[in-house]
Amino acid sequence: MKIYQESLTKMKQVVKNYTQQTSDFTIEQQVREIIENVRKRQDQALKEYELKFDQTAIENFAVPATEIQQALQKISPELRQALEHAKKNIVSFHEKELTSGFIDTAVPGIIRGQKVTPLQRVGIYVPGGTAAYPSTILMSALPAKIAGVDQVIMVTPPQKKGIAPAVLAAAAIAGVDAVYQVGGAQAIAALAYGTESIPAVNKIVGPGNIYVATAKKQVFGQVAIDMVAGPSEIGILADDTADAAELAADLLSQAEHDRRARPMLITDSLTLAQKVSQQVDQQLVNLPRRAIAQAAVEDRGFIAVMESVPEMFTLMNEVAPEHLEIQLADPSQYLSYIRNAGSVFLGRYASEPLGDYLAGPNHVLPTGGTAKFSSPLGVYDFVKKTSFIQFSKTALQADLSDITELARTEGLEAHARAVEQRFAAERKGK
Ligand SMILES: NC(=O)c1ccc[n+]([C@@H]2O[C@H](COP(=O)([O-])OP(=O)(O)OC[C@H]3O[C@@H](n4cnc5c(N)ncnc54)[C@H](O)[C@@H]3O)[C@@H](O)[C@H]2O)c1
Ligand SMILES: N[C@H](CO)Cc1c[nH]c[nH+]1
Ligand SMILES: [Zn+2]
Repeated sequence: MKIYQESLTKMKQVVKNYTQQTSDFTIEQQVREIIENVRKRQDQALKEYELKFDQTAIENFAVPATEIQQALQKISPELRQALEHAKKNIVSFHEKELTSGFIDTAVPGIIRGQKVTPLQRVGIYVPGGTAAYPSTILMSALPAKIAGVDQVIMVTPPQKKGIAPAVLAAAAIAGVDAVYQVGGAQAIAALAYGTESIPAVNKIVGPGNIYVATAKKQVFGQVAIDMVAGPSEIGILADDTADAAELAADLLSQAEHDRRARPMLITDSLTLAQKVSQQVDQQLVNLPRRAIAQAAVEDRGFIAVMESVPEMFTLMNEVAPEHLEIQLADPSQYLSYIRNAGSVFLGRYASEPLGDYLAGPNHVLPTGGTAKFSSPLGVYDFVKKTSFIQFSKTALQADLSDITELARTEGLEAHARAVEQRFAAERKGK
């Protein structure tokens, strides 16, 4: 892995360049064409793209409900147990995110409130290009179910031998209402605009590769999206007390997702940096997804050696990584130093894959620096809020002059008159 030993100012520039690599003009153009074609030619365009990108001829996009239920019988008892265990932890964590509305009656004659309503139909994207992601189905669908969404539909790339039973079983366990075999930017376009086979949704959530993440950005406005959850990232902050082999293993756990994944280590120890770099090379050798992981490590990974722990945090806050591991002595004391990260893993035993699968917090997280303004996927992504007001006549009268003053300042006479109209009878009577 490339080791930098530069000033904080120089490193901030390096990090900025890395983040800018995420947006790729050619991919943006290609995705725009795909979306436009699907919008105009619907299922026919989807079929052509599936043949081109996934080498699969699709007759029916919808997976029959019986096939989804039967998948539960096809998976091993061990996998069923692991999925149920993950579900239990995801549900118990996400139930804490439920919010209700409120009603404020503090001022006599005035009722002000906010009601929380689940979205009607959402689409979850489940990646399936280079790996199958049953865990992502649980992470995306269960919060939607907890929020009370009427219909949760799922899209995932088709597979030559059919969608894996593990994927369909996870969909059954999570209570997904319909599964469609279509992937990439074309699947996002279908969910945004609807086709003959696939209904349009109110919101699209879930992670995916650069084509999926770019498509989500482009359809935003037509539908809501959760965030930009693109190629995986791990940022580790570590000092001499950390174990180099463990750090390398954690870096590779995210590197193996995608050639565009980003493994990053920031430390104050050159010795640790060198040991981790050697460990990464050693551990790559027998990794089944070596080619992918190696490309991510070489093209997009880095180790930065900084002067001090505060400098390490300053730089990591610039990176705003999807996952942040704190492998420093007494890690929890540093929670307040973190400004930008999708999910934080404190200490030696909070290895990143624990969060991917079982701890309970969501693994659908912002990438590419977007943790500066986005949050993990949560129950709050599947609801919307509506405010309401009710005023008595006396309460409105008390506010009348301020309302009309503001309306006339804005040159909006009809606004002022609408409110004054409530007192027209009295004025006539006078
Ligand atoms: N940020 C998160 O929360 C999170 C969570 C899980 C996974 N991930 C990421 O999800 C991604 C999964 O990627 P994946 O590729 O395995 O699956 P994917 O389903 O995201 O993408 C596969 C699809 O991409 C399309 N595609 C591939 N090459 C293309 C090309 N040249 N032109 C146009 N379209 C093309 C195809 O339609 C294919 O079906 C990884 O980047 C992983 O890191 C992120
Ligand atoms: N690390 C991924 C998020 O970037 C989530 C995941 C699913 N399966 C394994 N990992
Ligand atoms: Zn992962």
